[in-house]
Amino acid sequence: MAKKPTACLALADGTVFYGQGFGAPGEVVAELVFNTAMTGYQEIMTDPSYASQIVTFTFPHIGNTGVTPEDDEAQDPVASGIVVRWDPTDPSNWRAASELTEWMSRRGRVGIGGVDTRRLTRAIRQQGAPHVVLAHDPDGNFDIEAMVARARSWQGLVGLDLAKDVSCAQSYRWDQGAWEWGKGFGSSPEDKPFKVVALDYGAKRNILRSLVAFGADVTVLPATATAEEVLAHEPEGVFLSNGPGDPAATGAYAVPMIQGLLGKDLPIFGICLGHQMLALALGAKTVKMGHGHHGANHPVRDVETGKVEITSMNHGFAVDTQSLPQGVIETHVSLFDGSNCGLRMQDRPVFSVQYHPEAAPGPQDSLYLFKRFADSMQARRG
Ligand SMILES: NC(=O)CC[C@H](N)C(=O)O
Repeated sequence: MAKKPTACLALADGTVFYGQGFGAPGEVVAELVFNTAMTGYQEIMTDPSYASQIVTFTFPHIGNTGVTPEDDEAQDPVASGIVVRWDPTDPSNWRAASELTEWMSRRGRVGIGGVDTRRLTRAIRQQGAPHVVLAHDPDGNFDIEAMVARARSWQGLVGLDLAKDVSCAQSYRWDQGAWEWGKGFGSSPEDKPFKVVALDYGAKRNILRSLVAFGADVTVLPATATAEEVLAHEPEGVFLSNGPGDPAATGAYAVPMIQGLLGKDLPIFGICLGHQMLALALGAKTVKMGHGHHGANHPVRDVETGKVEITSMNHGFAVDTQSLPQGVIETHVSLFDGSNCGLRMQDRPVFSVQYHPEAAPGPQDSLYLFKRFADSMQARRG
C-alpha cells in the first residue's frame, strides 16, 4: 500500500505534488526554482541568495554526503525548503558530521521527497519560477485550497528587497581563512595584503575566502553602509557581494552607495547581485528572467578572449544588455540563452559577473577574476 503523504507542494496554478516530508514540520510560501548541480546541496541551501526560494534538485541522490559545518556558506540554511526525487539518501561521506534531515529539523527547514522532479522541472521551465506553498505535516492534514490561495496571493520576488535582511548587523574583519588554491600571493614577506571592503548583501563565505586567497585583508560592511562609511576604511578595492531578492529594490541604499564610489578611482568587483546593482548604478536596467539559472555547469563565453568557462550560477534576475550605457562593455554571455553575464567599465578597473567564480559548489574555471581584482589593486599601488 502506498505511504500516506506527509508533505505537499501546491503551485499557484493549482497543480499539487504529494510526497514524504522530512526536516522540520511547517508551511512556507516562496518562489520555486530548480538546481541542476550534482553535488553541493548544503552550499546551495546555505547560500543567502536563496532567501524566499524553494529549491528542486534535479539530481536524485540528495543527502549522500551528509552535512558538515565546513561547507556552510552562511550560519544557517537560507533556502525556504527543498524538493527531491527520493527520500534523502543516508550519508556515506567521511566528512559528514550530521545527516541532512536531522540538520534540517534542527534548523527549521522543510523538505519533500518522492516528487516526480522531472515533471516539476518541466512545469518550472514552462511557467517561469512559480509561486508555491510547501507544507510538511507528519499527520498528513493539508488544506489544499488555502495553500493554493496563499501561493496565488504571495507578492513574489519582483520588487522585494531582501539583501539588507540577510546582511550582517555590524562590520567585522573576515578572519576565517582562505582556500588553498589562491596561495602564491603572500608567500613572500614583502607581500602586503590589499585592504578590501566587502559589502555584505548576503555574501557567501567562499567569496570571502577567495578574496583572502588572492591577497586581500577583508573588512565586511553591512548592506546599508554609505559611500562615506566605505571610504572611511581607506580601501584599495571594494567588493559587492551576491544576495537575494530584486536588485532594483536596493535603490534606497546599495545603488547610491555604489554611485558614490564610482568617481573615486577605486577597483570595484561585483558578483551576481553585486553585478546587477553595479549595472543599475551605471544606469543600466535589470529584468526578471523566466526560470532563471541555478546550477553548476553553465557555459559562459568571455566575449573578449572567446574562451568558454563552465560556471556555477544562481540568479533569477539579469542585466538587460541593451540598456548598458556607453563606456560599459559586456564581457561575458551565457551560452544557454545569450543573457548578460559580465560587464566592465572601459576606462576604469570596475567589473562584475553574473555567475559565481567562487564556485561552492561548482567548477573553478573563473577563479582568475579574483586575480584580476588583485592585479587591479596592485596596479593602483603603482
Ligand atoms: N546569487 C545572487 O546574488 C542572486 C541575485 C538576485 N537575487 C537574482 O536572483 O538574480
